[in-house]
Amino acid sequence: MQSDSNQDSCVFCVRGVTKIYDMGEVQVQALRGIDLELYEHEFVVMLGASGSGKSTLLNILGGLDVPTAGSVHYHRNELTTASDTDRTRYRRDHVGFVFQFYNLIPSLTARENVELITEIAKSPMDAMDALEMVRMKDRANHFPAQLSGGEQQRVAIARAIAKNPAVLLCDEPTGALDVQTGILVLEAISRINRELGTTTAVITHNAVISQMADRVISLSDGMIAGITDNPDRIQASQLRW
Ligand SMILES: Nc1ncnc2c1ncn2[C@@H]1O[C@H](COP(=O)(O)OP(=O)(O)OP(=O)(O)O)[C@@H](O)[C@H]1O
Repeated sequence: MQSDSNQDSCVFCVRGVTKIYDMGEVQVQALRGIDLELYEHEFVVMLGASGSGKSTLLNILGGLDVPTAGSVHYHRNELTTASDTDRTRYRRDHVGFVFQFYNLIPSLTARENVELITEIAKSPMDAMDALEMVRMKDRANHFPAQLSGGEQQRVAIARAIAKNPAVLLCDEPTGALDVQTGILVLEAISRINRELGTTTAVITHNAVISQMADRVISLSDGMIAGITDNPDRIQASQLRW
């Protein structure tokens, strides 16, 4: 049974979540009854084969999508019954997203890409501090086309964390990168989790990355196949694949 202190530190509480995509003649059942808690400050990796439901679950946690049935609480707030406006506000105030592709604005420098967010956020960090977190401060005046894929991803991460989100959700953040570059990106994500205490979930196909997580959540065919604690979390710099 969960201790009270665990319940207090529970950031997400997911109960009985199903997701069916209705494609007219065909219905795709992406999630089939997910129960899950995510706790403050923890770093989880979500593993699973293609199509197992990882992105669907992450999008629901991030308020980008709603389940067909079940409940998702962010602290005491029920996301699934919230209005679109409240869900948008939740996303804007509390969630940073990182995707496989960086989607930086080509005509803006790294710093300006981050400032786009700091200008509209409630309690942002300084754009240069966000760039320093991902070790890109010295490239602040460079445009995306002048940066490598990994560097662009680190700027995208700076943009995601610049609003000081409580939660960072990363969907295949190293999917388009080689090993060395991927490790630099994972180091940046791990530093943010350690130094800012941001609850962090990273989706990956790469089981090696699970060695840097506090917990590993395995999905299979829309269900949780297992959750493993990892007491011997290692640094991203020690990963090899
Ligand atoms: N918008 C959508 N419309 C219809 N079906 C969808 C949609 N999004 C996802 N699906 C289906 O839901 C299932 C789960 O997809 P999801 O993207 O969550 O899996 P995933 O584990 O993240 O896969 P991958 O690792 O390939 O990104 C798949 O069968 C997928 O085809």
